[in-house]
Amino acid sequence: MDIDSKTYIGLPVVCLTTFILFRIFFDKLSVYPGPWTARVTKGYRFYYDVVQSGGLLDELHRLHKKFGLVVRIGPNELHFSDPKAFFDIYSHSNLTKEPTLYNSFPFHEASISYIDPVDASTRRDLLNPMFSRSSILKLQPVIQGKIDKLISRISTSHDEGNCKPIDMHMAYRSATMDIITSYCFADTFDALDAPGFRHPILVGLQTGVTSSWILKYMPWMLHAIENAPDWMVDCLPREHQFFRDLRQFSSSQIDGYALDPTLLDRADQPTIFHQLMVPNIKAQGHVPSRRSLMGETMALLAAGHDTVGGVCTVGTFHILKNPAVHTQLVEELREVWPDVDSPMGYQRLEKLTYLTAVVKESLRLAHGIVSNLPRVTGVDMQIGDHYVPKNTVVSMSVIFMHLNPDIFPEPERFDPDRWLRASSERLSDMNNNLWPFSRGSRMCLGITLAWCELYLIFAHIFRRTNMELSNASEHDYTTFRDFFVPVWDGNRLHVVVKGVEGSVE
Ligand code: HEM
Repeated sequence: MDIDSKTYIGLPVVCLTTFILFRIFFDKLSVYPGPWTARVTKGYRFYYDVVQSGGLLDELHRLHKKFGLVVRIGPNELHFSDPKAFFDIYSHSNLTKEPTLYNSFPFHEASISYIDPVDASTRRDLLNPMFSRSSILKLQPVIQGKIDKLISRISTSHDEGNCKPIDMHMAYRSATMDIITSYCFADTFDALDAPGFRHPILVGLQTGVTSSWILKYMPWMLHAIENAPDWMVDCLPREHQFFRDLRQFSSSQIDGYALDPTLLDRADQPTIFHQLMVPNIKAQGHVPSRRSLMGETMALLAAGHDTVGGVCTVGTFHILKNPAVHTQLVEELREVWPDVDSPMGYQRLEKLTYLTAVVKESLRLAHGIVSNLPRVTGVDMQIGDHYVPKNTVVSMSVIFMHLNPDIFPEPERFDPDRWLRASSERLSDMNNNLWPFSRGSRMCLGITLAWCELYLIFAHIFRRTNMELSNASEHDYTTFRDFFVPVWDGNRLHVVVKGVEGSVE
């Protein structure tokens, strides 16, 4: 071998070795423990996200057990499992969203994906009035209408006498999708009318979520999917056409409003798009661009349906699995609401102590969004007990709060009573560690809508229907994979409806 070919092979090897050693021993995060592969390459995360199919959280559990409260999970990324760190990461204004994740969503120029805090707060200021308590109280008839329709659909399975198991996983998501589309446009694609609650868009969204991580690593794919010609999408199986279908529904709504702005005034109720499309003083008289309106629609529909639907699904499973919980919940509801045909609204329901404990416990075990939501430090700062340099990606999945045995003893147990029998000190500890909606300036915009939907859905379902689990196993809703939202292992929630009380339309 002559000198040139030795150099040709040797130089890259020396550079690579130096780079690896630098990353492991000398760079700004070298003091933090973690697997050496994670210190060197983002491939470590790719492996758990994509190859292990949403397996990162299991790995994080293992790492924290081995290394303690902070671990290095990427060349420039730390993950914490310390409640103090959660407050620091998600409450401080000098951390911003990490773009790689948020740019991989089809939510262009939308509330959830804005990185620049000024853009985010401008959009929030514009949307906030639609998510205030008084707006949500006015929205109740719309929410109630969709719940009535859900119960009516459920009751037909009972009337037909065949007691066919109902897929509540899809039924709840159909109701929550119809609620949020109605609030956006005063129109829906009628997910609740689909046979078996299997509207192709919803089925597609459920299937699509498990391949979504790839977009984070190959962002060009999002562009390709968004711009795929119709003839190509038409060749795909029906459930893989959902993305095009959802975009078509959204763009026809937006274009309809743009062509005929009087449509906005003709809706029976205020709509989010009325708020967005009428030049608004809060947005300095600007109307968001069409791209931004599309992005916002996709964000609101996605964020508004699967989260609430997921909490209802997980809560219903646990309630039906625990006869004592089920009985106590129904007794409380019967006591305050003896005549089931009389109206029952959010403001009365939120005062019920057992129902409140059931909703909180459902939020705790369903989590909402399980991923470690990444933020970038804008300055050198203290996170938990650790010094973290500027421009580091930091995160903490909320599951490390919700499943922390020091805060919630026997954390895997669905136990609404923990919220009722706790000492005031423990209660405030639990409340201070329940953050399904995250916190700080980027916390959930739809939190008030979500609480309202959860109270109304749980109360109406459990007061007006008598249902039992069908084909459930001990292991359902115990383990999940992380696809931003949890995708649960085991059987999906199916119920058999034994009876419906009161009149249904
Ligand atoms: C139980 C139900 C819900 C849960 C657990 C939940 C949870 C969350 C969480 C954890 C975030 C922070 C995400 C991040 O930092 O990237 C978030 C953001 C957001 N959520 Fe929700 N959410 C729920 C329901 C809703 C509903 C009904 C809407 C209404 C459309 C909604 C709209 C949003 C929006 C627009 C954001 C982005 C806020 C921002 O980045 O400034 N969510 N949600």
